[in-house]
Amino acid sequence: MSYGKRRRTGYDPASIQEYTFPIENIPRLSARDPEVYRLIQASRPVVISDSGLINSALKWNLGYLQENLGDGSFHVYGSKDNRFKYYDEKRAKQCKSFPKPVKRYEVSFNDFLKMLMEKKNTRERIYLQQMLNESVGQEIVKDYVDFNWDWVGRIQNEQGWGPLSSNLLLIGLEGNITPVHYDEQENFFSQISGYKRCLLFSPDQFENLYPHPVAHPCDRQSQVDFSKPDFERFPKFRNARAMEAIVGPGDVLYIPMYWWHQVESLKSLSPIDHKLRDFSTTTSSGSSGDIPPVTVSVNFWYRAAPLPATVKFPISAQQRVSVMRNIEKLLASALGSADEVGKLLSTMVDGRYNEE
Ligand SMILES: O=C(O)CCC(=O)C(=O)O
Ligand SMILES: [Fe+2]
Repeated sequence: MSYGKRRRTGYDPASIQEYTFPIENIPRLSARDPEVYRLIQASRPVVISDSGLINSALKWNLGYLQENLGDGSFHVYGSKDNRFKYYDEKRAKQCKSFPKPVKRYEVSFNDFLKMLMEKKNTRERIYLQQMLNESVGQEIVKDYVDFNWDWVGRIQNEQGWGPLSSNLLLIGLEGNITPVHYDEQENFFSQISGYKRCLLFSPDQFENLYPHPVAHPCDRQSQVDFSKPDFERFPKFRNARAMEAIVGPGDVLYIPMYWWHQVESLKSLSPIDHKLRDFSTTTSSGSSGDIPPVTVSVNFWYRAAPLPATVKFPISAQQRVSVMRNIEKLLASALGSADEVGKLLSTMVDGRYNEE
């Protein structure tokens, strides 16, 4: 393991959990280094330290966001432990026996701040995850326009990616964990304040990470819990090997499409002052001193490049994941039920394709 080589210093190393798998560092490079563009081209993760992509957002502390985020509503998730496992609401409704891993709230930003203060002394942790939309105030619009669109747009063009689909704003308590999953989009994950540990696994580790079936509410999420891995159910998890980046304010991590990632909010050594507007008129208790330390990030999700006119064989690990997803979807639809997919696949393979 390479714990000695971490370069960031603003986080508490004691907030780094030990896991069972080996870890190597993701390269950390300047936007001026041509290697950045070679790595992106090769669908390899890289931290870009000085792209300036979200410099205009580095002032987004909770006080500034309270003033300027507008009066829209925000998705806030609640978890009984520190894990925030994503699930699909529609599929969860169809699947009655599914125990929801997190609670969902839809609240104003001020209510989110109140929740942060109130939950400080209770067991539930919270995590705001909201796409930026037209309800944000003028100052945020200005900051958004001032993002380094030249830089990110040039990469988008060079790579032939589709349009920007969304920017997710994430505000979470230190210690919150987004468990390991993959997304079907390219991601420039940008850190605004606080530190996050990002553990990435390449798409060729599909069998090591045991994702839920595609029709499951937790599609794209691994079934393995890193802090207590069940090696009996998931024996190939022993073969997993991670790449790691610790990102801090101003850093941008490129998370290639279909790359697995787990994101952990670390403890800051010097948490920032959020300069909250006086809260006494809106809550019975509270000032910014009662706000626990949080991390703030915003991502840039880009739609994939269209398939090339001629496919090169053997296909890439990403394309294999896409093929597997399509087969699972096709079978569910052909059989009229997602419950039949596993049985049919076993019938096709057992004693046939798994010969030595
Ligand atoms: O920051 C996090 O907690 C999760 C971010 C993530 O999974 C993403 O941007 O795709
Ligand atoms: Fe993600």
